[in-house]
Amino acid sequence: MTITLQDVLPSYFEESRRHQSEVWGKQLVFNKGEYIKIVAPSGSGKSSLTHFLYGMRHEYNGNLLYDKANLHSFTVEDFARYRKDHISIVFQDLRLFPEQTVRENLELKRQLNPFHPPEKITEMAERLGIGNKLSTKSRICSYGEQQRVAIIRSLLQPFDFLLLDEPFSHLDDNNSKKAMELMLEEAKARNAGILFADLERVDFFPWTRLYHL
Ligand SMILES: Nc1ncnc2c1ncn2[C@@H]1O[C@H](COP(=O)(O)OP(=O)(O)OP(=O)(O)O)[C@@H](O)[C@H]1O
Repeated sequence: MTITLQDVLPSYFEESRRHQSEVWGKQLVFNKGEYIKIVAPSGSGKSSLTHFLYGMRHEYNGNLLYDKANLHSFTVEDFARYRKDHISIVFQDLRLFPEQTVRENLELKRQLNPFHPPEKITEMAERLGIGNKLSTKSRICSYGEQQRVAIIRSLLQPFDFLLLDEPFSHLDDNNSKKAMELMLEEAKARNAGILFADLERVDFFPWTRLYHL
């Protein structure tokens, strides 16, 4: 799979933003297997870009393509198909079900399109230090714990691209590194690409391409 950006610019941005960015208003093709780091200071449009790439919002000029297909002409079913098999995401605002336990949140996702057996949930949760939270409602978990749940959830499905919007904002370095290692392993297992948007450079992400938004 490829993701192509052709002259993409949020419709609420001034035209001049094209000239200040290595992404907005540019022609870019991201390939499966690449690790793309987007350095995006607050307000530069990190969440806008991630939402456009996932097809959740469409207020932009220019075109975004999955393979050769233009997202402007996608139906709800087209997006559902890509999100099921090809694109996974960790939202900045996580979007867990607050009244469901951690395990329920993860198992619900796993069952939609199983890539891993149920035991993998326990294994991943233990690896990221939230094994003792599996029976806790997600709203009771700290934000850093919820962030790890959202990371694990993103890894329970097949994908060609993993989109990350500031996934470590509430994690210390040690926990961030553990989560990164797990994501890299899972990406490798699928020969998938990662698009990682964050406020600054993160040393432990082995990017192959780096862009300033
Ligand atoms: N639908 C919209 N209409 C108008 N302006 C918007 C819209 N969505 C976002 N913006 C503005 O665009 C800018 C970028 O927003 P966005 O949330 O994409 O930034 P961000 O880089 O993710 O910021 P942060 O790191 O602070 O979360 C902000 O100034 C925001 O107010």
